[in-house]
Amino acid sequence: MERLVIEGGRRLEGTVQICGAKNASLPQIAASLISGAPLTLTNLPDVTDIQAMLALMEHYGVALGNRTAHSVTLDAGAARNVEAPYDVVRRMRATILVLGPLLARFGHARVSMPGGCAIGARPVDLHLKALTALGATIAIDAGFIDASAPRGLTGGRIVFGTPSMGATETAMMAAVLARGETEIMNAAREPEVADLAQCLCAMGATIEGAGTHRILVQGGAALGPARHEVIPDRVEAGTYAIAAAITGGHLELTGARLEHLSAVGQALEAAGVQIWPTDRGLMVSRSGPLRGVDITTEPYPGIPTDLQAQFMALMTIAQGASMIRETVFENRFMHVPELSRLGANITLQGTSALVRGVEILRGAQVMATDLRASVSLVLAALAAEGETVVNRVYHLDRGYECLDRKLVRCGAQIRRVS
Ligand SMILES: CC(=O)N[C@H]1[C@@H](OP(=O)(O)OP(=O)(O)OC[C@H]2O[C@@H](n3ccc(=O)[nH]c3=O)[C@H](O)[C@@H]2O)O[C@H](CO)[C@@H](O)[C@@H]1O
Ligand SMILES: C=C(OP(=O)(O)O)C(=O)O
Repeated sequence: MERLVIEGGRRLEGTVQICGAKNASLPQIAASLISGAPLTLTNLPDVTDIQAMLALMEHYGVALGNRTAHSVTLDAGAARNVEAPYDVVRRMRATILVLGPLLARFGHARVSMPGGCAIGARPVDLHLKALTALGATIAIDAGFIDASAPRGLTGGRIVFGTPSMGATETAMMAAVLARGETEIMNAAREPEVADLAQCLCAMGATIEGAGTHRILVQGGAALGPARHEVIPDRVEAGTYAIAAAITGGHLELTGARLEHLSAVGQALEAAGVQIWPTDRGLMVSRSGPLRGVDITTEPYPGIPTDLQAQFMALMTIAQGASMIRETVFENRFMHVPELSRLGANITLQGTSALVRGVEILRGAQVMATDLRASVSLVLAALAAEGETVVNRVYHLDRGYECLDRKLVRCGAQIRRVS
């Protein structure tokens, strides 16, 4: 198993190219299943989650053409409606996103129920509720979701109790092939949802309001060949912004969009970090002291849960204290004991973590259980005195393209060893 050996204490300076968003790419790859015409996606990140999703598409008989590290043409003209097995779904929860497209296209779908994961139980009831509102019959049988609509889906009104990115994406993709209009209320407003809508519109769909609480989909449009460029990854950009901040460095993040990171930008500024847009993306710099800032994770446009662990790493060396509240997932503090191994002073109180800043972190062996927890350990290691070994690098490779190489180019000292 590979691990990263990080010698901390180096200030980062330079330029980091931000990749396409993993969490925008995954639903768009799944969306290829709703159409018999080819869909070309560009600006995909070269990360293992995308490779796994593309392998799943091949399992469904989707032909992958013109493949490069960052683009592919998905042709689902000869797609087969087979089962999504537990072994695949359990490893990557985003595979649940094939349920809506398969059901809408074939009138039936059988997908293994995803299990819980390191960050929480992550139920799929809202995905099922959305499909039921469009006329599907759903049964849970031997760990599988069996969804059927033999006469096709019909447009309807879907009202979500909680905004869910995944369930909003399921609803939009299914509604594109349903008869008539679908209204999605309390929809998730994340940029990845709006980007999926743009991709679906490029395919021929008619969708209004994506990126707001109310989305309208006119179903039944004829779909054709399409090409779409995936938006830049705001979580990757936020992670490198924190890398600059935690090392007292200066990084330009090319391709990053500050408008997708407003709440994070405000929290960073309150902590003493400068962040401003440039012609190529955004610049992040810190020269003065870091101050403790309280944050609460929220659905977009609030501070994303996917940056909570990284922000906590930053707060471990800030002056004063910081209260970090996690409101999206019930168990997303797996990084706390590992940050403590580096010398952080963190007290967990239910869904909040009180971080009292320390003068210095010291390198140690650490291990993480999920993608963002792992990267928070890398960030802390960059600021720590001495050597840190981050185990289970495969978590990082799920969502960060060349993380170690990008950091090394900006002055970090990191070795990948197996
Ligand atoms: C591939 C992808 O895009 N993953 C992102 C997506 O995950 P994902 O789409 O799974 O997350 P959701 O937005 O659906 O989850 C938001 C909240 O809704 C709850 N919920 C969700 C679905 C459901 O059927 N029932 C239910 O109760 C979840 O447990 C959670 O508390 O959004 C999360 C929240 O921004 C991010 O952390 C993930 O990185
Ligand atoms: C939690 C994440 O991804 P997923 O929803 O695929 O588990 C993430 O990207 O931080």
